[in-house]
Amino acid sequence: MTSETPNTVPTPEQIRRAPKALLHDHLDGGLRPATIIELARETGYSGLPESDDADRLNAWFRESADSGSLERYLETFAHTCAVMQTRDALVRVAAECAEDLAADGVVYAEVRYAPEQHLERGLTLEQVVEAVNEGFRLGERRARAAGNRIRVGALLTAMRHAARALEIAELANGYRDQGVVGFDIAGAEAGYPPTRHLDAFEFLKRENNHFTIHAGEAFGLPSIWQALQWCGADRLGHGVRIIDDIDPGGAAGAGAVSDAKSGEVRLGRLAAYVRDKRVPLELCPSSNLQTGAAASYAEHPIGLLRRLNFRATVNTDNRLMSGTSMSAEFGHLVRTFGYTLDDMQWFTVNAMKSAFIPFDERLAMINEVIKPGYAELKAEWLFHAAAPDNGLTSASG
Ligand SMILES: O=c1[nH]cnc2c1ncn2[C@@H]1O[C@H](CO)[C@@H](O)[C@H]1O
Ligand SMILES: [Zn+2]
Repeated sequence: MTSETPNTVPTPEQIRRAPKALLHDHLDGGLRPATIIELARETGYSGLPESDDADRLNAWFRESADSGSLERYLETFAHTCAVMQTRDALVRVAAECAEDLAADGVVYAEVRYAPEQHLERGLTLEQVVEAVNEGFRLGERRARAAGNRIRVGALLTAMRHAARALEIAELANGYRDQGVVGFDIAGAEAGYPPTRHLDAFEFLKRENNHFTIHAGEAFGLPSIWQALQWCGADRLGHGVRIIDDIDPGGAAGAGAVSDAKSGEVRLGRLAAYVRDKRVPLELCPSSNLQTGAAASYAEHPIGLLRRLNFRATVNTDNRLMSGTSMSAEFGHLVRTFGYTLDDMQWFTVNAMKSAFIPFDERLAMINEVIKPGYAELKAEWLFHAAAPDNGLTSASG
């Protein structure tokens, strides 16, 4: 029914106002360029490639991250981490993160960072976590004062090339009722399989705690398979390379599923498992274009994965390096695939279902915030004639 209403392909303004849920966003990948410059001055960091012009610094991050290689992409984080080494800097960056997401219409976000990367100036792991939590609470309050509601949970990341995963998993577990909702591993994927950190994942499973794993981004199916079947990940960070186990020209028979556009599509055992088990995929289209995991938005696997009803979600990964936001990501998808408000709601509900907060809270967020928000947007076309000129906006011209 709704697909026949005239206004279901959202405008940029509707995309921004639509309630959005974000599961994959790096705190150290989302700083405001002006904040980086100010923090570098305040803390005496002299290594910035552009130290007096926020626009040029912004452009530098985007261009440097555009290399087609995950390893080169990750090099840019040296500069953001360098200015996130004091309590005040962490509070500020976390608060601005929550405010920026809220201003973009994000109502729920899980934001990740690696505490071990913020110890250069003497902070302990606990002090890092407490500073970031304080910043998120501050940002939530400021967002509220500005008329936006957001709830932010932290994910603690361990770096996969290092050997601190168990320690970070224990840290995440210790703060699980104080703002930390789960655990993750990140960093270069090739050469650092998830099973290197099996002890951390086994610990979290024994504690009935939650974790996601960056897998299937720069490396393919073996990484996804290990993350799920050896490590027991609740979600896949990216997971986009699951496409390697899907044959779009597959013939009918075992593993065949029908796709409205391609006809019969054949899923391998792993892809079928991911779909059948509703394993959430934290897809990050713009980031994938930069690291070479996808060639263009049109060719991004999200189109097929959505049609096949995988548990796909839309995410930013690194707003600074990709010059993106949740609204920008949805904007690309709306333009590329013609997605409607119903599609946006589908991705958003998928994300909320896959969040690491308790079930009753996820359900309330879906029923009390997300669905009413989309219902309101979907009804806007009914009032189109009355909306733009109601006498309230004309004074500002
Ligand atoms: O897309 C990604 N794949 C793998 N690792 C990443 C990605 N984005 C960021 N990081 C890594 O995660 C650390 C903690 O936030 C960042 O410092 C960066 O090294
Ligand atoms: Zn990531």
